[in-house]
This record gives sequence, structure tokens and C-alpha cells, in this order.
Amino acid sequence: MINIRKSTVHTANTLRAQALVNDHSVISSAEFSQSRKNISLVVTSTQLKSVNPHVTYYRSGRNLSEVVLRPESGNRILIGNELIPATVVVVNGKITKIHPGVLDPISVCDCGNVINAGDSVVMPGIVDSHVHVNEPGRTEWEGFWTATRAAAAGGITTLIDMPLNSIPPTTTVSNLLEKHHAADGKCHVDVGFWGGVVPDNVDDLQPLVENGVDDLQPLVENGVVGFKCFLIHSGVDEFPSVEETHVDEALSKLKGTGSVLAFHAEVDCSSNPENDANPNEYKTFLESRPPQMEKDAIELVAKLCRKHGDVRCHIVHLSAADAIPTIAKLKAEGYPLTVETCPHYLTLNADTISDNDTTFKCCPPIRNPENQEKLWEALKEGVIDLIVSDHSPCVAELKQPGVKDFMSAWGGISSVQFGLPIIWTSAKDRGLSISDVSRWMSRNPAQLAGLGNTKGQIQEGYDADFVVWDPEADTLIEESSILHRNKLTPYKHRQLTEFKAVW
Ligand SMILES: NC(=O)NC(NC(N)=O)C(=O)[O-]
Ligand SMILES: [Zn+2]
Ligand SMILES: [Zn+2]
Repeated sequence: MINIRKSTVHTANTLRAQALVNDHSVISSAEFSQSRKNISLVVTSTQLKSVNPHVTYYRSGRNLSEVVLRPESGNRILIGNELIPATVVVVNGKITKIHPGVLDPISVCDCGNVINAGDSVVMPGIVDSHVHVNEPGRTEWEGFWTATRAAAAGGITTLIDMPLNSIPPTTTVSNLLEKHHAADGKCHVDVGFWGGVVPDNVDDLQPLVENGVDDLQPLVENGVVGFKCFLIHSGVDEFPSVEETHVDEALSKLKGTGSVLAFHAEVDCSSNPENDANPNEYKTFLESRPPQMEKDAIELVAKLCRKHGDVRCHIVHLSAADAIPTIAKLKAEGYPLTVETCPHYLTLNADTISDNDTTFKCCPPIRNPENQEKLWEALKEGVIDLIVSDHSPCVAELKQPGVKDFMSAWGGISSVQFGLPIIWTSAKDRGLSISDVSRWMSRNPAQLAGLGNTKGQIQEGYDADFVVWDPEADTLIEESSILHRNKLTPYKHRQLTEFKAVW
């Protein structure tokens, strides 16, 4: 994980800064440098801790005791909204002091480790609050070891694991305990957990928020960051969708807990394809998931949000721009609603998806360029608050192009490692700033997850989670650089043809 441009200065320190889990170096510098090309350094803190009384963390162990980040030149540490020259002092995983200007490290602390960021940008580590790590139960789809390694390679220092596709789903405290056991010792970055709302677990919600139930081991010392529910079939039978009554009950239970309920916002509107529609064409799938499904679902969320007033609600992976006016109105009325979208909705184009290429299938679907422009406008205006991956991998046979058609293939895009370079490529072409990208990918996801006072910014007292990267360098995503388990991603193809990510 060495900045190719300045590959010498901090080699020694960088090697020491590698992700360590239980004192075993888990990623060789060669692997990182090969896979990370121009993202030069991810530094996360050392100790297990509950940064928020209700949040569970697995922190990658690091032997860094004191580190000073000092750019040799250039004004490129993101403090607040500004890229400025600064010297950042880190002690035991916390940012203890930010000195304006580039100072001699000796003058700021008697530490041994100085990491020179060179002329790279130093940004708060990315917080990806929408990742499906399907362990336990479907670890062959994706596990903590591979997902968090890919995340670290993409500048992510905190990910929040979704409550489904693992078996069991995270819908009870004992299932959360199983998640903890599965994650323990395998996390290269910090990991938190979403709980799930399903029809029969309303009595599990408060225990999942607070501290579990008395008879459980102290291991479940904390709870989930929030909850996810589906208003349509989730793709896996063991995580059933909910009706309005279930959501009503759940929101009542969550009142006053400070938690948040996130919605997969699509409802069925019987838009089944014509009998003679070709399932191997993307168009067939796209027409089966019209924007109306999202719009109707978000109208329902708005109704429930108004009824329950102060319980935070969140729309995950918005694709249909048609729903933006409903969202804007609800936010203007002051309701605590947040909205995310994903790199694939912002950068991939329905009109160019080839027949059979089911790596592009996800729910809701990738739509056309006109819709995409409206999503970018909504991001700029703050109607959409954050960008997260919705990394939803599976084994290759469930995506098999040709054999698996769009109607039967698994729905989910794998991209956890590539969000930052992909978004930066488009954002910079639109005249947007690194500060905008950091707000969308670090600060706001941290706030959604209840971590806004310790993560998502470079600020004194915050966790020392950084991504140091080179926004002017060019690179391509190649098969060999993909670290998530099944190496399927739509970006590989797009990379080699029209879609050249510059990061
Ligand atoms: N079970 C899933 O992983 N579903 C996910 N699948 C997508 N997005 O296609 C999701 O987030 O809805
Ligand atoms: Zn979803
Ligand atoms: Zn998802």
C-alpha cells in the first residue's frame, strides 16, 4: 500500500502500518501495492472499543502507537471542507492534535513514526454503511476476511454489515452473537452491524439496540447501529419482507432509542414482463422494476415517517429519480429522513448493458443517463445525503452470464473496493470537490451509523482513520487487483472499455 508517486519516504513506516489482525500481518505490502496502486495508506486505530454505547466494533489491530501524518508538500489534508497543509498527531488510534502548516514532527511529538503523505490527499477514511458480508452461512459468497480486505484496499476504514444474506440473518440478539463470533479476528477494518426488521421479531428490536438480553455472554456488549427492512422480496427467503403494519410496530418500538430504520424501498406493482420478453436482455429486467415501484414505496415511507415523527428513517440505494420530489418535500417538512445512492446508479448506464451480463443486475435496477443526471443533481442539492456500495456479492454460478438470465440471476453488484475511485472519476468531471466526495462517503455515512462524533472527519478527538490517495493518478481495475471473494464486478468490463476510472 505504497503511494506509487512517492514510493520511498514512508516505506518503513507504511510496512509497520499494515493492517494487522491478532498480530499476523494479513496483507503483504506487495498485495496492497499491486491492488491499491494509488491509494497509498489506510491507517486505523488499535483497540477494540465501543465508540458509541450502542455500537459494536471489531477493529483491526495495529501496532501503531504514535503516528504523525505530514505532507511533504501541497495543501492536501482535508480538515473540515478545506484541503490544507497540516500536521496531524495520532496517539493510540485517536487524533490528538492538528497543527496548521507543515511542521517538523519532532517539534510536535516525540513519536517514532512519521508517515509522509507526499503530495497525496489525506482524507477521513471512507465509511461504507451498506455492505453484505454473508458470513456465517454463505461465506462462499463473501466473508469478513475478504470483504474487509477489499474494503481496506479501497480506502474504507469502517463498514457496516447488512443483516442479510448471512444465515442466520441478524434479526435476534443470539444471531448477532453468531455474527460477532464469525467476524472475530477476521476484520481488517472497523465493522459495525445492522439488525433486521422482519414480520416476527418486533420483540427483538430493543434488545438488539441496547445490550442484548441478560443471559447472553458479555461478548454482545453492544448492539446494532440501526435496522433494515424490505418492502418487497429481499432475494433470500429467510429474510421476509414486511407490511405496513410491521413497520408501524417497529417504528413504535424504536421511538426514543436513537436508532434508525432503513428501507429497501420498492413495492410490487405487478409489472411482470410480457410473455415473449427475452429474459437475457437487460431491458426485460429493467421493465420489470419500473420507477413506480420505488416511488410508491417512498410514498409509504413518507406516510410512516410523518406518523412517527422523530424516529430516523433512511432510504437505501435510491435509483429512481422520480421519487426525489417526495423525498425533498418530506425533508423540507423537517422529518429525520436520509437517503443514499450507490456508485452503480451514478456511473453505469442501462442503455449499454449487454445481453446476459448479469453482473449488472441489482434491485432496484441501474437506469438510464437522464435518471442518473437527476441523481447527481439531488446529491449536489443535499436531497441525497450519501454514497455507499451496497456490495452484494454471490458465487459465480448465481450470476452466470448466458446460463443465468436477468430474471433468474442473483441481484447484487460487487464493488466495495472501488467506490472512491469510481465516484471521484465522475465527480471531478462534474466540477465537484474532494470535500463533496468526503461528505458523501465518510461524514454522512458515519452520521447515519450514529458515529458522527468519532468518525468521518479529520478532527481532534476523532478516530485516526485516514485514506491517503492520489486523485490525479490513472489506473485500471484488473482481475488481479480485485480482492473481494468472487471477483465479479461490472467495473472490470466498464474499465477496459468506455468506463476508464481515473483515481
Ligand atoms: N439480498 C440482497 O443482498 N439484496 C440486495 N440486492 C440488490 N441491491 O440487488 C439489496 O440490497 O437489496
Ligand atoms: Zn436492498
Ligand atoms: Zn443491500
